[in-house]
Amino acid sequence: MFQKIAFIGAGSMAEAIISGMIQKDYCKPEQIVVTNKSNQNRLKYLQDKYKITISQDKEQVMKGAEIIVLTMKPADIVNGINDIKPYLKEEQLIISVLAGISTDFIAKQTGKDIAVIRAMPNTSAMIGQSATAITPGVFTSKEQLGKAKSLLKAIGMTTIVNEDDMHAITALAGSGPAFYYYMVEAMEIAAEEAGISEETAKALITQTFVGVAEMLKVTDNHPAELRKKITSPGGTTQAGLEILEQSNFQRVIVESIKAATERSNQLGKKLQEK
Ligand SMILES: NC(=O)C1=CN([C@@H]2O[C@H](COP(=O)(O)OP(=O)(O)OC[C@H]3O[C@@H](n4cnc5c(N)ncnc54)[C@H](OP(=O)(O)O)[C@@H]3O)[C@@H](O)[C@H]2O)C=CC1
Ligand SMILES: O=C(O)[C@@H]1CCC=N1
Repeated sequence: MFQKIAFIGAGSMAEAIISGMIQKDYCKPEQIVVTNKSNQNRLKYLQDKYKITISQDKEQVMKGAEIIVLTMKPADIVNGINDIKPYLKEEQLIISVLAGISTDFIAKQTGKDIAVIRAMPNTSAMIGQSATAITPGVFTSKEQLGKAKSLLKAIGMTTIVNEDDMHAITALAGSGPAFYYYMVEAMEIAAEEAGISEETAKALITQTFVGVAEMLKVTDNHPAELRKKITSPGGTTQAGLEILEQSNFQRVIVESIKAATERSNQLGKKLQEK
């Protein structure tokens, strides 16, 4: 465990992780300190909602924190690290959730032989349901990796991966929820066009989604098998699937994952070229 954890960045991802940690009782709110660039109202909101400590004084934020979680946008990483660099100590552990940014790049920016762990959670961390991939940097010990893993377990399932796979994983699991939400939005539009009340549609669409997720989790069947069990010849499902096939739905999804993977790649490269 740790006495103090510091979040550098106070946006959606920081809140999702903090909310998950507090809900799971992983640590006490007073062990968490959050800072950001300038948005005081946002810090105040987090303090009121989660009873955590907030501060714009980077020295205070960093002092005594065993774990530093980087939760700013990739484009803000250089400034973000420069701001905390004077107070950073080699025994501190950095966990970065930044898309596209390598553990090497972060360690170099700090100018220290410091342990960096790259993690890719998603916003379902908010309710303890993240799917988080983790990869250790060169200066990371097994013990530090274990520490990060147990922390990130408080916000959902974790898996350790090779850093080379992180771009594709960022697309699948980091951005992934947005792609599923987009599908749900389409279902809601269809329900509205069919004249179904919003309340009824939400209840049915959500439970259908939860049921699908649970089936995928508990059965060994391939999704194609599960799909075939629903598709009666000449039935309703077949009629719907034909439209999806005609519009090359699966290929569109594959291409969107590839585009997100490529963007993750570019985010890292852009900074390295500077
Ligand atoms: N959102 C998501 O679903 C996921 C996001 N990520 C990654 O998480 C990171 C954060 O994303 P998200 O939470 O959506 O972003 P937000 O824009 O919501 O939050 C970014 C935060 O960073 C702060 N910040 C900017 N510059 C600095 C600085 N120099 N020092 C300290 N704080 C700074 C901002 O402060 P201020 O408001 O004051 O400018 C803001 O609080 C990204 O790198 C993203 O790749 C990873 C997985 C999923
Ligand atoms: O869109 C983004 O860049 C971030 C990274 C993964 C999810 N959201």
